[in-house]
Amino acid sequence: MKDANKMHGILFLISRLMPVTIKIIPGLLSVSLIILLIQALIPLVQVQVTLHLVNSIQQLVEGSTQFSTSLIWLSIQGGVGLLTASTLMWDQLLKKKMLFQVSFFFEKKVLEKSQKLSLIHYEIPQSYDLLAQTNGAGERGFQVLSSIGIIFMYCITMVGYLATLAKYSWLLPLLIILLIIPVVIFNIKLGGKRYEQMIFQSPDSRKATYITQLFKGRDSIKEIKMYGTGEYLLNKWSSIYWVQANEKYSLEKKAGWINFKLEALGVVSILVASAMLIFIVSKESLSLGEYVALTAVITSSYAMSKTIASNFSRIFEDALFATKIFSFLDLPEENKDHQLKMFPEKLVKGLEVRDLTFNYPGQNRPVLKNVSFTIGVGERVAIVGYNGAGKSTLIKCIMGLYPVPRGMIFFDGVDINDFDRSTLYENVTAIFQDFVKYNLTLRENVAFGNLHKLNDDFALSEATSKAEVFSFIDRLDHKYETELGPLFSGGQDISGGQWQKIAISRAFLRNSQIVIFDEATSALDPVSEYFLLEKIINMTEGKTTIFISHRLNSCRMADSILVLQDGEVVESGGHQQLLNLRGYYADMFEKQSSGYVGAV
Ligand SMILES: Nc1ncnc2c1ncn2[C@@H]1O[C@H](COP(=O)(O)OP(=O)(O)OP(=O)(O)O)[C@@H](O)[C@H]1O
Repeated sequence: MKDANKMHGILFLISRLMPVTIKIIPGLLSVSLIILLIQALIPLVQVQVTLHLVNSIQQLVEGSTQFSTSLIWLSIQGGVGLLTASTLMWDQLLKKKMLFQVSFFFEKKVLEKSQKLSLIHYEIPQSYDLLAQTNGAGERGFQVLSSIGIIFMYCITMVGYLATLAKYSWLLPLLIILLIIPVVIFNIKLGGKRYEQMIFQSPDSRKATYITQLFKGRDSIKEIKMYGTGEYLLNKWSSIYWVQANEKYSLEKKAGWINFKLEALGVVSILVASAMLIFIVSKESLSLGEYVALTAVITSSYAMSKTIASNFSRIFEDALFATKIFSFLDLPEENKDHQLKMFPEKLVKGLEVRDLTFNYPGQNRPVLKNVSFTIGVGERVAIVGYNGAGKSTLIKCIMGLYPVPRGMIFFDGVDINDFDRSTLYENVTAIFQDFVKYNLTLRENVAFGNLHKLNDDFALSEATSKAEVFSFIDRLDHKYETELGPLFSGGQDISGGQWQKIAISRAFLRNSQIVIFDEATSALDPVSEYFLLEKIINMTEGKTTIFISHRLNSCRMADSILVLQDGEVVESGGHQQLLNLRGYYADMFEKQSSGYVGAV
């Protein structure tokens, strides 16, 4: 990335970050600014106090002043020391408080934004990288402001220092300014390089984190043990780790070497400045106090210039990092750009899919090709096809989870893009094969289907009994308050089929007009699946039901069946009709039936 672009990125960040921060923490920010100002002035006061203290001691030795004068200056020095300590404490406390508030604000924004993005963003690696880069970005954003504050504070002190030195010789401040410039430039470049490295390493870092999570996950460690893939994965992780560590080390080595040269330059400059000071002392007979104070000013100026430079470096690193948060927050949201309609309270015509063609981002080959069909209100439709035929993709398009161009999906003749998403999701519900097992209470697991019913035990019982899970709940000691899953203490894990039935009860609680079961019963044994599907179909009487199942026996219950093959609808009709057709469906059905017959 060019330096000009980086600079632009930082200015962009500051222009967005500042107003937000001022809005979130106006009071804390103002108090912090006052403390910064006090902190900036304290070193200037300290210089004067040191000067007077040393002079008073010299006068005491010469017998021209009282002991009490030195004591007064000593007490003032102590007071300034206490003031320094207390401003430092308040500065740190305020920063912590501001950090919590700013981080919370941005973390929350990222989580809120994640819900507003189309699911399609989660199908592409770039989005995952961006999402990963938002981790801690709020904190980094705050660090930018904090670094600006520190630079601002030190600059005020430096101006005071340089003005003090200029009173004795203009060459002294010039020398210090000449020293600061290369240190600042170097640190800015270093910050940029560290950032570029972080972005470059981001995909592999994510992979390394993913591998470590495989070792920490219950399901994955099971397979790692069984297949003995631990060593292979460990090696993969180690190689990523060391490639990245060596890259980082190499950058730090180069930086360290340049830093060393700058340090050497700094030492020489300090020596030159001190020599100039001794020269001035010899010429203009400065007091001992002035000499001591000016020496302190020169050494502190050098230390401060390094702090200013390192904060510039941090700003570059943190700001470029924090811009990611705005890149993420600026991602386009689901249909926000036009007036949206509410989903019909009661569908009349039903669903129409017209010439639907769909590609995943970055893929040339369409996964769905000219898919067309209609589903009337109350109809039960099964979608079948081999693995990878496009069934789940079709479902996600129908649900509005993937964006589709206008003119392809309609509910009661209204384009899907014209519906307010929340009302669409309320009315078109799916239970997926990879449903979520919330490691929370059973109550929450069921009520996540419809949070308004969280405390409505009657509704929860109705939903769970429809999903045939009620009797199992009855046996649990804490009933709906039982914590499910193995992740937290006291959690009770349950079987895959029980988890699946709980997920199905969520759909019953939701009471949508269109219910979709995407292999939602696959964890059940074939008999349970058949009976549960039969029950579901009876329970969902009057509702439009779509189900995907690889067990074709279940398709007998459907009013019609759509057969998908390589993204196209190749057959449609009733069970018997398709068997008579002796095409794909009949072939799949016969292979499955012969499997069962052979097994008997
Ligand atoms: N995120 C993605 N990016 C690119 N291609 C994808 C993505 N997800 C799925 N695909 C591809 O889209 C095609 C259809 O996948 P889909 O999951 O819809 O099939 P399916 O019929 O539901 O399969 P299954 O019966 O195995 O669940 C497959 O070829 C798959 O490889």
